Amino acid sequence: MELFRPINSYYDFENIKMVPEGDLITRNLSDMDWMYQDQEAVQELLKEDPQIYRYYNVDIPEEEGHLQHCISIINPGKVGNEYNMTKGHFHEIKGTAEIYYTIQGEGMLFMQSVTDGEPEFEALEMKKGTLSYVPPYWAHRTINTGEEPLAFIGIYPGEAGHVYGEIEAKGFMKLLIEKDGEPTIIDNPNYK
Ligand SMILES: O=P(O)(O)OC[C@H]1O[C@](O)(CO)[C@@H](O)[C@@H]1O
Ligand SMILES: [Fe+2]
Repeated sequence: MELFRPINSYYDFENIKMVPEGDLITRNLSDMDWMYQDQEAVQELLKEDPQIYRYYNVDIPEEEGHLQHCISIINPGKVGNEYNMTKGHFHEIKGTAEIYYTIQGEGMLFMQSVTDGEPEFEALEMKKGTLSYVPPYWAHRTINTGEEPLAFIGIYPGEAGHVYGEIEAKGFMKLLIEKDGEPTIIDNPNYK
């Protein structure tokens, strides 16, 4: 058996990045433009196509026994009145969990369960120091409600994998919008 060697990664708070970068994945508005409600705002913003979020994946084998881990950064901002957010996903192996540890900024973690019947919804607050548990069988999306980048560490089983199809097609049951200056959870009128 070939041993995988221990490795360190660092979060550079000043430059808001992981060092070394590992596998850097960036998502701009054009990668998820249909996921926002206000399509007029989307069209306007697409002229610049801002980066919504990025994540730095440490290069770990996608195998049972390993722990995938990454640092994700969601830029502050809104599309219309909806806050910047990740696409959201289920794990390919749905019975795998994930831990998020917030290291900077503030936001919310939206979760939606996979069930035989009606899916259920949960939301947790994220702020510096929050350790959040995403149990098995919950899709997850993170949202930046603050003025600064929202940065968090994600740790999940090596074999978990990601599946986007269902969330891409159906969306989440709830949306997080700014209303009277406050983050407010509302029903998603377009949830299918
Ligand atoms: O996969 P999405 O929905 O684009 O969001 C990325 C998030 O999911 C993770 O892949 C972890 O599950 C993180 O790297 C990141 O925070
Ligand atoms: Fe995940």
